[in-house]
Amino acid sequence: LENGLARTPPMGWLSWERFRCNTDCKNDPDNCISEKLFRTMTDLVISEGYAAVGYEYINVDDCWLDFSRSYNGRLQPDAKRFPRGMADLSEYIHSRGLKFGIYEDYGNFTCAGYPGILGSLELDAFTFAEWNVDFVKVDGCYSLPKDMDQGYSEFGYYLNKTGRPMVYSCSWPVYQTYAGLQPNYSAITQRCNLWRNFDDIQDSWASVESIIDYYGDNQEIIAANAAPGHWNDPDMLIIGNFGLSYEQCKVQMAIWAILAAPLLMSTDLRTIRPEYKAILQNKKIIAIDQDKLGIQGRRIYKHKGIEIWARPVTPIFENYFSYALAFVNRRTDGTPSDVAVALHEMGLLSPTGYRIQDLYEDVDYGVLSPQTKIKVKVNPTGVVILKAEVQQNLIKQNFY
Ligand SMILES: OC[C@@H]1[C@H](O)[C@H](O)[C@@H](O)CN1C(=S)Nc1ccc(F)cc1
Repeated sequence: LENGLARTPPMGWLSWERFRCNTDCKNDPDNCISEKLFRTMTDLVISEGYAAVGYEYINVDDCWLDFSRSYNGRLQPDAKRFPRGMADLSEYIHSRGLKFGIYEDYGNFTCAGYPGILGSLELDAFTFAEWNVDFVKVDGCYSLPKDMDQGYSEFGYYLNKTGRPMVYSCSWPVYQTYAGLQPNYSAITQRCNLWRNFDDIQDSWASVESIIDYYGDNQEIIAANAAPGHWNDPDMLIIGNFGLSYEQCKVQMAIWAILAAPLLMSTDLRTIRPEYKAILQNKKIIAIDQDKLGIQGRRIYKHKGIEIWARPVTPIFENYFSYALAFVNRRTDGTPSDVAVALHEMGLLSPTGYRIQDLYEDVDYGVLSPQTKIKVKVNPTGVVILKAEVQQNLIKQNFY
């Protein structure tokens, strides 16, 4: 969607995967979906250094609402859990220099059964603008997938009509794919700033693997739709929760960066362990995700549990890209796997060579020619991610 927003994949915090639809503020006041939770996470995004490395959106997901609209037909938050209202929460988030995201559903109800926008698209878009919302996620429960092309487009029209720039996150394709329809991706890229293509992420390695496999197996259809202003959304980062090992967290961060994915954390920033926080705040990997070319990477090799993923990134020299290269070991047979491959076999052909550095470990491989084999050791359910920076010196290195 060409609305001047999401020129790089959005980064921020989203409540759903970690906090779900916990509305029991009586018995669980610290973890229920409430203004207090979002204010706390806002403060921690600032104080714990996440904003400093690029995380900026604080997004409410399902279950923020009252079960009924107000007397004048407007959406309203649950008054007990959001006593000061959404305009106040928005103001607080803005006062801390961050941006505010909200959730709705193109249907009669949200997935959790709260009022949907069907029948009130224009009013709801204007309500969000009055609350100074910066990001709107629109889900697709309780509606007919065949109506979504028109429905999502219409709501996007009203969001635009408000005159307030708002990132538009659509769940359109995944519901159409589920219904056996082929999504119209040219329409989706024009109407949405990001969109979900596949299942909700759950707190497990199996879930992350299924998403990685989906994006690798369907890259011919979906990779080319990513570019500045419109991104594929493989769903939230679950780094710091309960289901992934340290190695598997490194895989999610690396592959999401290769995929030019939105980096929307869904974890408890109050209790996250330092080693997981370090993965989320890895500036070198964030720089890959946020690369200004906005070219989504692809799986270029898959054999016997070893995958290689490559993403073209800046700097460019004489029409040769630099690359992010991720080596993933899907195996669980105990020992790390050696992977040896020549740069030219991965499409790295510049005669000036490439400066290779590991983005997690402090390892520098020096400058290698296209003919040189690079050798890495990849841990079971782990990853090695490198940056291969094309060398710019005019004198061609005499590697040969
Ligand atoms: O209720 C909202 C929740 C989150 O927003 C996810 O990100 C959305 O993809 C949708 N969603 C859920 S749980 N959706 C859903 C998941 C499974 C199901 F059987 C019916 C609905």
